[in-house]
Amino acid sequence: MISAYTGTQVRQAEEPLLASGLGDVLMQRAAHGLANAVIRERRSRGLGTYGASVSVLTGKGNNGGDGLYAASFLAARGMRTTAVLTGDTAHPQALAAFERAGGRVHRLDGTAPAALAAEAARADVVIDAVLGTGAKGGLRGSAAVLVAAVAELLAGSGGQTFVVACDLPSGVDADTGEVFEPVLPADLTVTFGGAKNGLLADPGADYAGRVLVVPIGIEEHLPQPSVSRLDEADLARLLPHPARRAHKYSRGVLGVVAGSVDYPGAAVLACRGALAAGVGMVRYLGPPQVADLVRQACPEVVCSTGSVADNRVQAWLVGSGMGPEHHEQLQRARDAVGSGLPVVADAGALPALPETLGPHVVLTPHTGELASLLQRLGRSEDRDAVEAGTLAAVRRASELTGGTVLLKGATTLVAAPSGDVFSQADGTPWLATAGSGDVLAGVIGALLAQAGNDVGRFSKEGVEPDVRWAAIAALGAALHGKAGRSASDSNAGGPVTAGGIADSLPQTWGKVSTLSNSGLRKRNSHTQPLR
Ligand SMILES: NC(=O)C1=CN([C@@H]2O[C@H](COP(=O)(O)OP(=O)(O)OC[C@H]3O[C@@H](n4cnc5c(N)ncnc54)[C@H](OP(=O)(O)O)[C@@H]3O)[C@@H](O)[C@H]2O)[C@@H](O)CC1
Ligand SMILES: [K+]
Repeated sequence: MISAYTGTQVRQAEEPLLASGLGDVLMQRAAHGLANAVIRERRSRGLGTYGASVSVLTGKGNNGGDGLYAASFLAARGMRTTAVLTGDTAHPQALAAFERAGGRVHRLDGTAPAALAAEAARADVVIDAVLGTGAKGGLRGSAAVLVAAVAELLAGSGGQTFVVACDLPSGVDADTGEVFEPVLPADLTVTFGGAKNGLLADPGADYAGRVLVVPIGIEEHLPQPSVSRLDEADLARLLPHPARRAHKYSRGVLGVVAGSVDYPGAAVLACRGALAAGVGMVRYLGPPQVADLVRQACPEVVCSTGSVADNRVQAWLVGSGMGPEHHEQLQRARDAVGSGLPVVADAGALPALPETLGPHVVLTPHTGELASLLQRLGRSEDRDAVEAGTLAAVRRASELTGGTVLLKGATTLVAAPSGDVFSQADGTPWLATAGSGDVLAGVIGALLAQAGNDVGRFSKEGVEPDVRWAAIAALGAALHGKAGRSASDSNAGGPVTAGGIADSLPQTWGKVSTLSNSGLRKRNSHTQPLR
């Protein structure tokens, strides 16, 4: 699990060590981590350090200090280092170390930013160390002009310069992921002690590149993370596996209320997603014409035109491919939510739900649908506001509805009403294709049916019972994203269709659950001595 924190949480964790006079030690550890990341990156591209150039855009606080120390370490490896000081002062010890190591210093004060930007953009490596967790708002004045100019030059340069953000890209809010332009997009962010929330939420994540967390010794003082990301090891532990004597009912039955005469394909894709995500059985409820299509595409699905109350299931999927005019389907969606069973509610069901929900109801809006949901709840956020602050918006929607809210996007965020958030970025932009969301709803529905009651599986991983619904949704998003990536990989990195995502789910599941499978094999191997 990758854990992320607010800037305040990280600063509080640093306090006991700062009080013991270890501030400089922490900074040197951070700087070592940054310098090593640069060296490793160059090595991985077959490039050395000797004679290569580094330019450090340096702020007046400790973030600038990290950058200057890192550049001193790189100078000791033979790199030609230049610092552009953007403030009237700079961290004194780090600046002294930098100058001792032979670094050249330019001061932005009094020099035309354009000339300094041109020099920085010619460097092999640019380190963005202007603002870190102590930032208030975005870059201002000549620092903003400098960074905008470097960003523009690099955008047109064909990507020869490697940009590393020190702790976080300057101008990205550490707590929320909001972006205050200009921001220099990084290829890599080396972040210290723990990831910052803003690196795992859009739009901040757009600027962070890859994120590397460097431990600096404050970790034991960090609180519970406010944002978490499931990694492959978590997936391996959390994905359910059928018991030896499982039958289709014990493995979980998902009821699907999706599709309409206008959008019948959504029902098919939701069912295909669910079937490919390990559920024991799918029951489909909907108009006869749609049920016929579902039967043809997925003969495994049991179709009926009956009511929610007539169907015994462990979880419901409602809403994909439904609109406000599909009254019978919407009534089924409301009945499903009224049943008290876990529900994934997508698309057309979102406007039809009661205002107050429980965390076992997982809503899956995209940004436009989330803005509409918030507006129905009396908030003023429009789509642009949601996109500018995805973390705050998804948390607010969860808090106001009491449901678990999954916001689909390049970074998918899932908020539990407790405020806990999961952030997954496993996919590829090719996943933005019609029907992809229907497959995702199917996957999440399948996982709710299989694992919704398995409180122990999640509490073993430190997930509170009411937060497990968000963890299940995050698991679904991760699986869906990886399946989409794998489908694209098998098309040599080309496009994928929603059906292609569903087709690649079983193999993706198999691959990511290898760890827990090998655990099972080990347990079964007790039988071997009997042979
Ligand atoms: N604590 C530690 O020992 C460790 C900390 N670490 C590192 O320290 C970083 C946090 O350092 P920090 O707290 O010094 O703040 P930082 O982000 O450098 O910038 C704030 C400075 O800039 C100024 N400023 C603020 N906003 C501004 C703006 N919009 N535009 C322009 N200027 C602005 C503000 O000055 P002010 O305006 O308040 O006078 C202040 O001086 C953290 O991200 C990590 O990299 C690691 O080394 C581990 C050990
Ligand atoms: K920075």
